[in-house]
Amino acid sequence: MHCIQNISKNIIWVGGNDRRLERFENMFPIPSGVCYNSFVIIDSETALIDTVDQSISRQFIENIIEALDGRNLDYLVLNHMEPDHCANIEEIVRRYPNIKIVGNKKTFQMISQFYNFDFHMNMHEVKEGDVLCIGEHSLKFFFAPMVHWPEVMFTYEMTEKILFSADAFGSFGALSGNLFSDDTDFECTYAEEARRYYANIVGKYGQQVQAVMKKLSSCEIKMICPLHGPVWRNNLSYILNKYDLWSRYEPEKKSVMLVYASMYGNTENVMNVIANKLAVKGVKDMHMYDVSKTHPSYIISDAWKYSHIIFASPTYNLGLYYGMENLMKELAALQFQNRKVALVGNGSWAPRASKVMEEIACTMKNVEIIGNPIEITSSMKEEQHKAIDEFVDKIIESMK
Ligand SMILES: Cc1cc2nc3c(=O)[nH]c(=O)nc-3n(C[C@H](O)[C@H](O)[C@H](O)COP(=O)(O)O)c2cc1C
Repeated sequence: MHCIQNISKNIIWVGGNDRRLERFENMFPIPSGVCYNSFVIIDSETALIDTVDQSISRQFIENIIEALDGRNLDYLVLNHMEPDHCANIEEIVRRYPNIKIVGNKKTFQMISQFYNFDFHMNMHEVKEGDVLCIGEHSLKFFFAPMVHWPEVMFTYEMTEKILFSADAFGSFGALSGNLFSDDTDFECTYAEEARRYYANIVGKYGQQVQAVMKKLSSCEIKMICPLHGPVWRNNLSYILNKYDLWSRYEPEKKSVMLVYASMYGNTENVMNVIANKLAVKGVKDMHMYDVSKTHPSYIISDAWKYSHIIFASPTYNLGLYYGMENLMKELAALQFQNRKVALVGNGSWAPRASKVMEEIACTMKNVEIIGNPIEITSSMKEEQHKAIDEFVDKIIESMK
């Protein structure tokens, strides 16, 4: 049975939700599910903006049929060729054989890479800034390479001033009927998941996000329709400002995130001592994570949030405990930058942890290491309180 909703008089949401999928991209846990947004525009001609994941194909096709109300489908605009948004291209072409697929050169290259059907008669290639008029609505195309794949483009509907923004401005989390962010308790329901989505999926491409935001700055935007998560029609500056901050790798919160690995609890114990001392000296709203307990995507999300991070790890086979190595290398791969970090290493016979953590941190741009690492030999000793007090003072000093 169809399940659609108008976002304006002639633009209809035809997307859907998946609450069964365990991991997005088979990597990121999504306890609140995910939604796939797609829209039909009804005008002299009709257009479908993006498709959805194969998991909800049946619902999607029923939605399109209902939204078209007997009309033919003239255009399929593909803003992003990732399979969770393109799984239905072939089915759409089979049902509407004269449809024009609107994409750029790279879009069509990706279609031929992913799929095995002949679409050449259906191609409608656009270039940066091209406008496609379908009646009262006109679609203008802005290329947004590497936000977050090379073929990505944004489609701007010029009459209603709606931006279809591909993966940008999106969030994990299924929709519970309320399509618009202002009809949800966004801060409570989606804000953390929007940052986790950004940091892990788009975070590497801050420069490219800045470039496309600059490109769009001359457009008046009344609504933003991302491919995942709620649609923005009110308080657009909230999400635009977040994207500006995140893509400049600026922290949201002046406080400390503490991240540790620990097999027998000794490194964990030192982190509790450090957090305790920081709290007594007035640092508020800290967050501590065990890398073995929490999926790295959550820690990476909070790394984007916090100004200061303390990493602590035991030595493992002359290297780092691999949960910590994985996390730090992933942060470096995501171009994580502009933070202050402090290190705690542990080892029982040939300590290497702090050295390896320092090497990885040094590959990150504009990441300052505060003071010298705290070195623990198996377990913290009473006489180390003084060194830890000094370590904590240096962190507090760096927060001023
Ligand atoms: C498999 C394994 C490999 C280890 N490799 C090293 C090592 O190469 N060098 C070292 O100094 N300690 C090594 N250790 C010891 C731990 O780093 C050390 O006991 C540490 O103090 C444990 O901290 P924790 O209590 O927080 O788990 C190893 C321990 C294990 C279990």
